[in-house]
Formats: sequence, C-alpha cells, structure tokens
Amino acid sequence: MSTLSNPFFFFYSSPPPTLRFHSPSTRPRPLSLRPKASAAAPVEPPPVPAKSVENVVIIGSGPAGYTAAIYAARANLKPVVFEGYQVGGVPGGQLMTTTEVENFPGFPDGITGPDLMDRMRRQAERWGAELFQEDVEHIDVKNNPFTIRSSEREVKCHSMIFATGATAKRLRLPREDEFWSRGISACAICDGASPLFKGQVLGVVGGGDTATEEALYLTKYARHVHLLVRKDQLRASKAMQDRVYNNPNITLHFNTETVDVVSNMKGQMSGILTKRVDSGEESVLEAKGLFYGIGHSPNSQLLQGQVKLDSSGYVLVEEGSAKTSVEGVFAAGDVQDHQWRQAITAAGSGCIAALSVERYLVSNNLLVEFHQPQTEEVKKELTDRDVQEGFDITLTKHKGQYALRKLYHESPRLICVLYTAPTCGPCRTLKPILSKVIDEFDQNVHFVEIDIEEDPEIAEAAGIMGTPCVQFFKNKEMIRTVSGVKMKREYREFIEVNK
Ligand SMILES: Cc1cc2nc3c(=O)[nH]c(=O)nc-3n(C[C@H](O)[C@H](O)[C@H](O)COP(=O)(O)OP(=O)(O)OC[C@H]3O[C@@H](n4cnc5c(N)ncnc54)[C@H](O)[C@@H]3O)c2cc1C
Ligand SMILES: NC(=O)c1ccc[n+]([C@@H]2O[C@H](COP(=O)([O-])OP(=O)(O)OC[C@H]3O[C@@H](n4cnc5c(N)ncnc54)[C@H](OP(=O)(O)O)[C@@H]3O)[C@@H](O)[C@H]2O)c1
Repeated sequence: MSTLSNPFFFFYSSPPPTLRFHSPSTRPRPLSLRPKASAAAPVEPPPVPAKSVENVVIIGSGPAGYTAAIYAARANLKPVVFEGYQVGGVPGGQLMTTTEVENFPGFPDGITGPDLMDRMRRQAERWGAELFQEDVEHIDVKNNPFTIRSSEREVKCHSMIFATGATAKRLRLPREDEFWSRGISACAICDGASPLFKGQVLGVVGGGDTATEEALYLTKYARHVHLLVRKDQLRASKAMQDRVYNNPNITLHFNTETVDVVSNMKGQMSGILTKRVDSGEESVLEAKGLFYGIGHSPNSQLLQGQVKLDSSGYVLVEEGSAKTSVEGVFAAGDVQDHQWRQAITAAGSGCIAALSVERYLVSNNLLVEFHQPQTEEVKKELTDRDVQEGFDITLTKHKGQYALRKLYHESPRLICVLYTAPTCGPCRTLKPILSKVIDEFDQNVHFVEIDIEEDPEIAEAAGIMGTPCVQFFKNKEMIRTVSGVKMKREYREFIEVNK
C-alpha cells in the first residue's frame, strides 16, 4: 500500500484530547413583528404574519454585505442575506483569503481577515439578519416585487442591496489547468503552508497589494520568493512596497511577463517560463509553485441586462450614493467601485446602501418593521462549545492525528478527513457545511479534522497540496480526495453511495 492510501503509518504514543463538535444553528430566532407606532402596544405581541415580500434582500457577505445587514437589521428591516457559497468567492468575501488586516480602524494591533469577517457576521446575526449560505442563481428586478432565487429558495423583496464583490483573476496560462492546485494557486494563505511548497522556491505574479502581500506571506514557508511584475514599478501601497524591498527573501523581477509553467520528468511543476517585456528574451526561473495576485473582476453577471454596468462590468451607481439605474436596487462594495476597493470603503458603502433602503421603503410606504427582542432575549455571542475529552469511537466527530490513527485502524465506518489550516478562510466556510452533512449520516461515518500546521507529517504523508481538502477512507484505503469547497450535495452523494 502506498503512503498516499495509508498515511497513518507511524506510532503516536500519548493520546491528545479529542474535540467534540456541535454545530450551532446559523439561523436567528424569529423576531416579533409589530406595527411601527407600537411603543404602547400590549405586552402580548400579535402573531408574526408570514412574510410574503421581504423588506430587503442583501446579496454578498463581504464587508459591504455584512455592514449593510447590520444597519438594515438595526433599522428593524429584518434583512435576508444570501452570503454566497462558491460563486464569486467564499462567504465572508475576499478578506477570508488574507492574513493580517492592518488598516481596518479599531484594531490597532491588526486582525486576521477571517476573524474580522467572523465578527461582522456575528454582529449582523445578533441584530436579527437572516443569513443563508447559498449562492444566488437568478435575479429579476424588472418586475416589482423583485425575485431572487438561490440554489435552495426563492424570495420576493421590495428592495435589494447587491454586494457581490469581486473574484480573483486568472492568467490563463497554457498549462494552468494541468497544474491548478498542483503548483499553481490563487490563495497563498490557503496553500502556502502545504508540504508541496514548504522550503521551496516560489513565484508570485502581480505588482499590487495582493501580490506583495502574498509574496511576504509566502516567505514564512518558502526558501525564496520571486515577484514577477510586468511593469517597471509596483502598484502596491508604499507600506507594502517598503516591506517587499526590505525582505531579503524576495527578488523583484520588473518588466517580466509570466508566459507558462514548466515541468520535470516526473510531471511536477519545476519552473516558470518568463519573458522580458523590453527585450522579448525568454528564460525559465526555477520554482515549485506560482501564486496569482493579479487583481479581481466584479461579480455583476446576475445584473447584466437589468441594471446599468460600465464597460468593465462594474455596477454604475449615482455619484455619492448607492442607487443603481433601477429604483429599489442598491449596490455596495467592490462590485461598484473600481477605484478604492478597500474593506473600509466597502463597509462604508454598505452602510450608505442600507440607510438608502430604509429611506426608499419609508417614502414608498413599503416598510414592515420587525422589532428587536428584549435585551435579555438578544442572541448571545456563540461560545466555543467544543468539549475536550478522551478518544471515544462511539462519537462521530473528532480532531487530530491520534483520533485519525485510531479510527483508521478501528472504525468500521466510512472516514471523512478534513484538512485545514488556521489562517485558511475557505476552511472556515467548509467546516459548518461539512459538519451538517456529517450530521445527516451520524453512525454511518466518522469525521476527523486535521490542522496541517499542528500535524504536518500527516498532511505530507496524505499528499495534501492545499486546504481545505477532504479525503474519504474505507477499509484502510483512501477512496477519494476532494480539494477546495464543493457543493453540499457533492459530499452528501459520495457519503450516501459509500457509507
Ligand atoms: C488577498 C487580499 C487581501 C486584502 N487585504 C485588504 C486589507 O488588508 N485591507 C483592506 O482594506 N482591503 C483589503 N483587501 C480588499 C478587500 O478585501 C475588499 O475591498 C473587500 O473585501 C470588498 O468587500 P465587498 O463586500 O465589496 O466584497 P467581497 O469581500 O468580495 O465579498 C463579496 C461577497 O459576495 C458573495 N457573492 C458573490 N457572488 C454571489 C452570489 N451569486 N450569490 C451570493 N453571494 C455572492 C461572495 O461569497 C462574498 O461573500 C484585500 C483583498 C484581497 C484579495
Ligand atoms: N493590505 C491591503 O491594504 C490590501 C491588500 C490586498 C488588496 N488590497 C486592495 O484591494 C484592491 C485590489 O488589489 P490587487 O492587488 O488585488 O489588484 P490591483 O491593485 O488591481 O493590482 C493588480 C496587479 O496585477 C497586475 N496584473 C494584472 N493583470 C496581469 C497579468 N495578466 N499579468 C501580469 N500582471 C498582471 C497589475 O499590473 P499593472 O500594474 O501593470 O496593471 C497590478 O500590478 C486594491 O484596491 C488594493 O489596495 C489592499
């Protein structure tokens, strides 16, 4: 048996504690509904009527979407938020793919992108926003009320805030598909710590804040990083430029285009084919990985033909406002901003959009107000309810290499192993989703989470190239590897067939 199909071959002496997972509901409790002038209303509120038409639907869960949700929820609009799942990034948006955010006001020592987005999400949820981790697949804003259809539901609404942000661009190199996730990546913090890249020479392409940040981050793991910049200067902020220039583990290559990647006799990526813009001279730079940091495109496809977009696809808004060309449709964040594209500007525009929605609903007599529950009823911040205790095979969910080895040898069930890294935003997206699927198959499956930084030898033996990654084992054989975040049904269908 190869080490790939049997990654758990060495001995582990003292059992580490096992975490038991609980999956807290992401749905807020229903709020009571009362008419606006209800300060002196009877103690017993009237029953909550079925909401046939929502006040506002927010699409997107980056800083713009969550800020809009916080403001709309605090204005008692009870917003429905489609956080997204796969299309147009991950729930939480672009900051889920970064490490430290040093310029968001209020965090003098910095905060990681995923932590910042967790906080925004909890704040929106606390004030009663209804969150669905689903992609919106269809929008009709030609007819009022508007219709919004996701993978799992259809919602009618009087107003909408479009905050779908932007998606990382790809270079479309000739061998990109061949080496995607096997050497080429667009997320340094997801994949940088993987054994494939540790101690290796790596390349990063781009000259903006994303590329410089990726290059700096990768120096934590790589032997050396080459930054490939097509112009003769960086576009990144001065602070990022200084950090790059002062880092001896980064070599800058200006006037350099990335043409393709090259491989060795074993079919592994071994270098980057580059071309000098000035002389046209081509050469191969030795590298085991290539990371893209070449900017983003706006996620506005759903509005095409319905709302005015500019020639690059950005939603056009009235200057200084969030109003689009359709009444009742507002846009916020990077999807309408080709100039500033910062977390704080996205959050600010989300605030403007939510306040504009409130005005729009009031002036059109459409607002139905949902009052917040009494203070003591307000949802408390979720605490970490994971319970530490010894290994128990009767439990379904486990954590760490000790549990994995025990299960590998003793479990009669299908074993689902999720490999994660502490800074990996998409891992945080996948965890609750996978956890729900596992709950559906309790007693038929065992689940183990492996943190590849805590247990690097396991990740290496299992051939993990990036996180999140899921492997399924049955009867001591690895039967499937699923990289990245996939649709819930993909995991569900595989477990159903193999349980
Ligand atoms: C690597 C990196 C590091 C960065 N670091 C910083 C930094 O340090 N400081 C800073 O100020 N800015 C930083 N930025 C820029 C910042 O992340 C963006 O400006 C900000 O996230 C934009 O917020 P947004 O809400 O408009 O969109 P996004 O963050 O892009 O979020 C868009 C949301 O829309 C959702 N979505 C898309 N399509 C659909 C759909 N069809 N249905 C449902 N949902 C959908 C996505 O899932 C996502 O949740 C960084 C960007 C990157 C890429
Ligand atoms: N720490 C932070 O504050 C932080 C971190 C990340 C991002 N952000 C913000 O997020 C926004 C987006 O930043 P970004 O860096 O993702 O994008 P960006 O500012 O648009 O920069 C993209 C870079 O990629 C290069 N590029 C584009 N297409 C290319 C191609 N085909 N081949 C080679 N190079 C290519 C561009 O080169 P040219 O210059 O030649 O066009 C540019 O250097 C910015 O507003 C940025 O400030 C902030």
